Amino acid sequence: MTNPFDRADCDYLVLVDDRRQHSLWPSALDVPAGWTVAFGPAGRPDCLEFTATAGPDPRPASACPVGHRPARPAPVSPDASGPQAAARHESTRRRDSIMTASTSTVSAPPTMAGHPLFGSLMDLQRDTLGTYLKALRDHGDVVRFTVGPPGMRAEFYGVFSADGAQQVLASSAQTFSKENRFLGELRQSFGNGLLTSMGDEYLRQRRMLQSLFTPRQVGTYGSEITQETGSLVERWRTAPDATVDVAEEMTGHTLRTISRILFGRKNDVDAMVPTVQRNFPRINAYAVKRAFAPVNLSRKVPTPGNLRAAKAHRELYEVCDEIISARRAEESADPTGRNDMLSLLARAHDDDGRPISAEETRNQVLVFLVTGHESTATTLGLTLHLLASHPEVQARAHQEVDRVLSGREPVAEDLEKLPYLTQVLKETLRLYPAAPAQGRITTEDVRVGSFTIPAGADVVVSSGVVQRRPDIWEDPDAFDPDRFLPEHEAARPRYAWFPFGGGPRACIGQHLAMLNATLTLSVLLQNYSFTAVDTDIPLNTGITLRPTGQVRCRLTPRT
Ligand code: HEM
Repeated sequence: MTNPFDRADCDYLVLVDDRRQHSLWPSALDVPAGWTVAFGPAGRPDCLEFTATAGPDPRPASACPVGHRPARPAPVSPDASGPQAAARHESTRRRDSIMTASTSTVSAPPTMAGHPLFGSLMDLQRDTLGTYLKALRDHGDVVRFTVGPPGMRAEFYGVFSADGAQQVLASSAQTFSKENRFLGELRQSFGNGLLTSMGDEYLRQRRMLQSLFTPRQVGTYGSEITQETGSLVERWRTAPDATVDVAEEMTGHTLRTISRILFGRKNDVDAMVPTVQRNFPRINAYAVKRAFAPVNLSRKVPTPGNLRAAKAHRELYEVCDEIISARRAEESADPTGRNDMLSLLARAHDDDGRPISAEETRNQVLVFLVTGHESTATTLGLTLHLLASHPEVQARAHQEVDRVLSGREPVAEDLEKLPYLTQVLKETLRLYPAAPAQGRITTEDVRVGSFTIPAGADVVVSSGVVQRRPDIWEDPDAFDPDRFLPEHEAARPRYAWFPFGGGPRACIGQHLAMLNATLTLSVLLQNYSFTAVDTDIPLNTGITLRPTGQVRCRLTPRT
């Protein structure tokens, strides 16, 4: 059996001790006394990058738990010799090669040619990802964009190489802050939860919440997912013309699934789902509009738009707060031992032993609803569409599901026995990453490749672009799950594929997303074959990537 300290395929934590030293620890093992979690769970490379970039734990020594030396084997220091050290040195070497690239040729990045008055505004509004891909083709890895008319013109920089993405998200994460205008708007709408918090407050939250998202914890939600999918299968038996819009169906399905995982109780799920369906699209559209408007009035000014948005926020908060206060009262009177995330949050404490306040619980619940449902829905809907359009891939997926499961219900432990389904999902996430671009702001002048980006500049890194680079991906627009055979994956740069982001702010929900997607897909494939009805699927690729029209498939029940 492989030593858990050496496995590359499992998740790790970065632990910090009372001397503020960082160390790697497999997330499957209990955290030893005297150590607390500073980062993770995340892949080994991300943890190594975190240790390389975060420096010593930022908390004052007095705030660090003082304990005995670990009773278990001491966590593996990233400074130790051996594979950890080799990987870290590789990460540092790559960063150095980027940061010190050819001093003599450092220059300002080329500017994307756009409309003489409006720059790239209209192109980006029409097709964001297409405009980035054109910029890569015409100008290369780092490109300056101008947006808007003179006098109100804004600019930002696109970073489109795998090494550049690694630098922005991971190895130089401290130089690329997440604190941009869009984040500020999201914070005003959904509170200061894990998605939007910064600095020490962010680390406190991530440490407190990470245990909710370990593969082991997430695995306990398998039956919630398969039960919801079972209900969907039954409902589809009476679909008119045996045809369903898989994009719409998956949005409803993932919202119900994530709500069940969050709230546990049917009554609460039934109250929350329609409230979210009614109000989230309004709140999202409002936040996006404000984030990209040249100027904004305060949210408090009673304009019709502000009043409509305030009503949507109020409705959402009220239902959420009612559920949370009932659950907190119940858990404090007599802890139930229930496993849904809300009950776990009601019993959770931070490093200093403080319970989570009702307001913070609401913030986290809203963050998980915002981030958790639409992204997984887009991935599942487009996977079904791709399978429906590629019968030979669908046949292989059917064969795997039939062979591994022999008709029984899938469970979390089956994931590693379904490698072809994982390859199919990874290939969908390559072609259609649900969060195709991440925004950051430079905190100082910074060199990326042979270009300098000035301090205070908006920077966008895009998995949607890197994942279609022809120099990394042969025939990049073709759907081919075999690209993710292990030998092919190993030959590519680390940030050739990063649909879940990377570095210290990588997606905390990636195991949950993959579990939800794999189990849902398995049950659907056990029951149906899919044929594409709509072949041309228009996409919005602005902030999130999602279909803008119907994605219909015809269902053929499998006997
Ligand atoms: C296919 C599905 C998903 C995709 C493609 C996705 C993608 C991403 C990406 C790219 C980021 C990084 C954003 C950045 O660096 O600015 C992120 C962050 C995040 N995701 Fe996901 N996500 C998915 C599912 C989920 C789920 C199911 C949850 C939880 C229920 C979740 C919760 C979060 C949270 C809380 C963050 C912020 C993490 C932090 O800043 O520490 N995501 N996600």
